[in-house]
Amino acid sequence: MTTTPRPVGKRSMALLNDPFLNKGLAFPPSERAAFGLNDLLPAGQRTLEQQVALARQHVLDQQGDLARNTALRGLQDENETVFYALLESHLAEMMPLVYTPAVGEGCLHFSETWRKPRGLFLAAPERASFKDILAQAPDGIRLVIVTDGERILGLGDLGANGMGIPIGKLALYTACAGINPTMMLPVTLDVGTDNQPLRESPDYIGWRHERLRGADYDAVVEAFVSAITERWPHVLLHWEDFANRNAAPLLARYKHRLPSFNDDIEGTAAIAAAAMLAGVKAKGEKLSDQRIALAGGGSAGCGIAALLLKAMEDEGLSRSEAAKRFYLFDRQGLLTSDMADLTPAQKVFARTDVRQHDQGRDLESACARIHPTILVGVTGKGGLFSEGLVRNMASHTKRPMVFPLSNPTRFAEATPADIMKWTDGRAMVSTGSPFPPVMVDGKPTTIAQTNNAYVYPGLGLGALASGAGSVSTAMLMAAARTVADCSPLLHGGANMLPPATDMAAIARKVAVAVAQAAMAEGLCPPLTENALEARIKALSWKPAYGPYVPA
Ligand SMILES: NC(=O)c1ccc[n+]([C@@H]2O[C@H](COP(=O)([O-])OP(=O)(O)OC[C@H]3O[C@@H](n4cnc5c(N)ncnc54)[C@H](O)[C@@H]3O)[C@@H](O)[C@H]2O)c1
Ligand SMILES: O=C(O)C[C@H](O)C(=O)O
Ligand SMILES: [Mn+2]
Repeated sequence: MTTTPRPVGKRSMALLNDPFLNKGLAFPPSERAAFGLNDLLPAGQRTLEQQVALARQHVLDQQGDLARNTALRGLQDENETVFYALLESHLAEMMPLVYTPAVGEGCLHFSETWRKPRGLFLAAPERASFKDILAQAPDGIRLVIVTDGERILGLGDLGANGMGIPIGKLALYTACAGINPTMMLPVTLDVGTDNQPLRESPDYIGWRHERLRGADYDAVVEAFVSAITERWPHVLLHWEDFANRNAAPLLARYKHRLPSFNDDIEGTAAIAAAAMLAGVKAKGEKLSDQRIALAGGGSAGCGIAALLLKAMEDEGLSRSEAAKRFYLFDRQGLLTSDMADLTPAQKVFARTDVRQHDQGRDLESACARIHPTILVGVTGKGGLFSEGLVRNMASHTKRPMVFPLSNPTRFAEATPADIMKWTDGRAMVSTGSPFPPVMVDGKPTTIAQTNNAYVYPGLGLGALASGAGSVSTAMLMAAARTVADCSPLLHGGANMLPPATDMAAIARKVAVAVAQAAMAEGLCPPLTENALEARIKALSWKPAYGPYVPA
C-alpha cells in the first residue's frame, strides 16, 4: 500500500517537539535531510516496533503506579504514535497504568509531576475570556471531556489535579475506539478547590481559591459551554467526575443544548446493565426477576438504577412495578419516600413500604430481610460489604451477583477474593478497578471489570458518527445490550464481561449500535451502512508513520 506523503510545515526542533509529528529515531534518512534533523539525531535508526518495545520496557521498569503512569504521560507528550501503538498492542497490560487505578496516583501527584501543557485549564477568573482562549485552540475538535475535579474517582476533591482523568479517558477513546487524538481535547474547569491542604501546597498548579458555588459556578460552566459550542458547533461533550450536587443538574441543563453525556451517570449505567443482563441471561432469568440492592445513591448509583428500570420496562413491567425491585442505600441507610432531603433521582427509588424511623435500615440488616440477588457498591467506601452481608445474601440465592464498583482499587466495597471465599465460589463478581484472578476450586477465575471504559469509547464514537443532536436513553441501552451480547458468559465462558483485549472490537460494535439507535429515534438523519462506515472512518486514526514532505 502506498501512502501519499503528508506536507509538514515544521522542521528541526519544532518537528521533534511536536508529539503528533515526531518520529524520533524512526525518521528515515531522506526526511532527516529534508527537515534539518541530521545535526539533532544520532545516526541510529529504529522502527516503530523497536520504539514500542523499548518504551514498554521503560514503563515496566518503573516501580509503582505513579512512576508508570508518569512514564506513560511522558511518552505521550514526546511521541503520540509510539504511545498509542503501545496502548493498542498491549492494552490489557497498559490500561491499568494509563487509566484506573494508576491514573488516581497520577491525579494525586499531578502538580508535582506537571511537565508540559496538555488540554485546557479554564480558570474561573478568566471566565470572560474563555472565547478568546478557545480561539487559540486547534480547529476540528469533535469531542471534549470536561471535569471540575471535585469527585475524582473515590479520591474526592482534587481541584486542578483532576486533569489526569480527562487525559487518561481520552487516551482510551483512541486506544479502544480509534478516534483521532487531534480531534479531542481534555478540559479542566478550575473553579477552585475545597481541598485545603492541596490548595495551600506550594506545588499546587491550580487557582488557590475555595470552590465556587451557586450562581458563580453556574456562570463559569455556562461560559465554557457557550464558548465550545461557538468554537466547534458539532462538538460532543463528555462530563466526568463532577460531584453529585452538580453532575445530574448540569446534565439535565445541557443535554438538549449540545450532544453530551455524563459518563459517571450514563456510561456506568450502561456497563453495569450489560454485566447484569448477561448474568441473568446466563442464569436463565430475567432482570425483572431480580431484587437489586444498590449501595451509594449518588451519580453512579442513581444512573445504574434508572437504566435498569428502563430495561425492566422493556421486559414488560410497569414503571412503578419496576421501581419496587430496587433498594437504594446511602449514608442514612435504605432510602425511604418520607425522607425530606432526597435528590430527584433518588426519589424514584425510595421505598414506600419502609419509613425513615424504622429500625434495621442499615445495609446489612435490610439486606438480611430483602434477600437481594444483585448487590452493587458505588459508595467510594472501601470494605463496605462485610462478610456477614455477603454470606447472608449467598444463603438465599444460588449465584449472587456482587459488584464492588468503586475506584480506585482500595475503595472497592469488597475484594473478589473475599467475595469468592464468603460465597464458596458461587458469586458472579465484577469490580470497577482491575483485580488479579482468584483461585476457585484450585483454578484461577478471571474477574471481570465493570468499568465505563467498556462503553464510553464506543458510545462517543457512535454519537459522533451519527451526528445525533443528543445522547438518549435508547442509545445507552443499545450500548448496554451490545456489550451484554459479547459477554463470555453467553458464549461458553465464565467471565461476565469480555477481556480488555476485545475492547477495540467491542467499541466498534457499540458505535454502530448507538448510531442505529439514534437513527431509529430520529435524532439524526438516516444513514446507510456505508455512509455510517465512512463517517466512522473520517473520525478514525491509526498509530503509524507515514512519509512526510516539506510543506
Ligand atoms: N466502575 C465504574 O465504571 C465507576 C463509574 C462511576 C463511579 N465509580 C465509582 O463509584 C464511586 C461513587 O461515584 P459517584 O459518582 O456515584 O459518586 P457520588 O458522590 O455521586 O455518590 C456516592 C454516594 O455514596 C454515598 N455513600 C458514601 N458512603 C456511603 C456508605 N457508607 N453507605 C452508603 N452510601 C454511602 C454518598 O453519600 C453518595 O451519595 C466512586 O468511587 C467512583 O470511582 C465507578
Ligand atoms: O474512571 C473510572 O475508572 C471509572 C469511573 O468513571 C469513575 O469515576 O470511577
Ligand atoms: Mn468517572
